[in-house]
Amino acid sequence: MAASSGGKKLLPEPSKGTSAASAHSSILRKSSSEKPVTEATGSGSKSSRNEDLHSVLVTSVLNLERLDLDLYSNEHSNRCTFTGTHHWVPRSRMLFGGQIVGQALVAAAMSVSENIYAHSLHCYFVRAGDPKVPVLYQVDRIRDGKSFSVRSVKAIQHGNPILICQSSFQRKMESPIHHQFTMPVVPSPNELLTQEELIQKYLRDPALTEKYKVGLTKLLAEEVPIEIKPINPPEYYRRVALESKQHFWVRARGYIGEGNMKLHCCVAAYISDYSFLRTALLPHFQYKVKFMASLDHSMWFHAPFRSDEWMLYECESPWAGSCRGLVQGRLWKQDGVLAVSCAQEGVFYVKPSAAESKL
Ligand SMILES: CC(=O)SCCNC(=O)CCNC(=O)[C@H](O)C(C)(C)COP(=O)(O)OP(=O)(O)OC[C@H]1O[C@@H](n2cnc3c(N)ncnc32)[C@H](O)[C@@H]1OP(=O)(O)O
Repeated sequence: MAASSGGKKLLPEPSKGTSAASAHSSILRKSSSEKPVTEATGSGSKSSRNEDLHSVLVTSVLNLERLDLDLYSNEHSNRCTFTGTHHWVPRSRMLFGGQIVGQALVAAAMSVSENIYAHSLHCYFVRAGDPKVPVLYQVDRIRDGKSFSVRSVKAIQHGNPILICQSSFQRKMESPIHHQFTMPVVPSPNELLTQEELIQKYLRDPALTEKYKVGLTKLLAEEVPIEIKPINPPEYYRRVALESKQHFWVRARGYIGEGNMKLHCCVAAYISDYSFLRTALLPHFQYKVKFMASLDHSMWFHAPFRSDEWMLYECESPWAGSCRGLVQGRLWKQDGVLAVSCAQEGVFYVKPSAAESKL
């Protein structure tokens, strides 16, 4: 039975000895009676955003079904009413890595007490996810210490792991030792177009070739549950080497509300893998990618944030080689607080460039 939509906070699992109830657990916004604020900042001014539309990331994609103690499935929760399959699957036809990481963190978070919070996770994507079948999440309670708890989660399909994810949770602790980098200076979200608005603009260009028109129209039709506002987006047809850096504003599509930090960390895990790895390809426009996939994904959660509010995603790739590329990212809150750091390595197989194939 899919998770109900009755609003409940992320529910800690009963202690190990308790018999596993067949009831499902779910990670939802704090309370269904919670009225959406009119604007992310709570300023009271009615935003253009449809605040009454609760984020599908919370009501569906990350709303796992509990099968047994420490065993979850996304079978019913991940159904997209339009296609009856996983909510959104990239054109690679492999399950989106951010979905598997976000769901694995949900499963781990279900097994820890309410008063400790995710501070880091490290994953390996060991097999491509099959978009035609659900995913099982098996949680192993590695250790519960006084201040930290560690969990290991296996995401399983066809009896084999597709992802292994270690995550660590810490109870709130204060310290006089604190510093952070300074947030980059970029245009604010209000000054920028969304990815959809940019594509609409390109599609109105009479010089647009049919090839680009088809590609951009397909991109526009995708049900990605994330809103993006690129900063200095390269013109779609510009085939020049770019620096291996990109910045964009990003947030979950729809309303989530205060909720609890575990929920926002799970949504951020989903968001953090979108358009991340491509940072490493920006200088290498002359190569056609035959195959690319994330090999691993790590995150560090530094400060409270709202994943349904605009955050600046600062992405850079310091290195690529041996068919691999490393990308690093920082998610900044609009007030300049560094909320999350991310890192990922990916594998790329590319066709030789025209010049090379003539050699
Ligand atoms: C951005 C994202 O969200 S991606 C989604 C998240 N990430 C993932 O799903 C990756 C999951 N992990 C995996 O799929 C595997 O661990 C891999 C592919 C990374 C490595 O596994 P390996 O068995 O070593 O793969 P291997 O490199 O041999 O080949 C994998 C595929 O890459 C392609 N490939 C391999 N070598 C080459 C090459 N030199 N040139 C072109 N394509 C190649 C082939 O399609 C091959 O598949 P096939 O053997 O079935 O034809």
